[in-house]
Amino acid sequence: MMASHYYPVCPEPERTMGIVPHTDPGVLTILAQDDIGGLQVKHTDEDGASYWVDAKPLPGALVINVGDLLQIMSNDKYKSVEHRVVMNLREEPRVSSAIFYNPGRRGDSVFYGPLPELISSENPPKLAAGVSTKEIMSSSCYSGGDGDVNGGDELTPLRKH
Ligand SMILES: O=C(O)CCC(=O)C(=O)O
Ligand SMILES: [Fe+2]
Repeated sequence: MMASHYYPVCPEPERTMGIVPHTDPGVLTILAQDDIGGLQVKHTDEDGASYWVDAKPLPGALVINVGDLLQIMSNDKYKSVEHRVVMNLREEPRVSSAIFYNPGRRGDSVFYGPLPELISSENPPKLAAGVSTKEIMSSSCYSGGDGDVNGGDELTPLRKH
């Protein structure tokens, strides 16, 4: 699926958000952004303190986001990082385009979990298996779920510990 975002010029950027904090629900997102900026990713220190870091636009560079489903399939190795878009004072609109590698809409008949090849006694499953595509995709803010709007870890219900 492809989506393009248009963020108009905003006279009071501190009073609103381009996109609220969320994680992408699918496998991977490939994002092209123009040179305006505004995308931020949440970084959490080893001591648990977290803060937002600008993903500064680089000419010709694509941003690759790991999604929730890849975090599940990789048994928590690759993290689906929370991100958001803030508005800024530049008097130019911002445009970004994203390609989402999402599972097909096959209802509840396909289930995901950590890949069996990755599981061993040294690497036990950290996330529950048997999650349906519907559950994954409906947790996203794109489908009417709240995404990570409340700042929570989207995968908490799946965690084994
Ligand atoms: O516009 C951006 O830079 C980010 C868009 C985004 O996070 C998304 O489409 O999921
Ligand atoms: Fe996103």
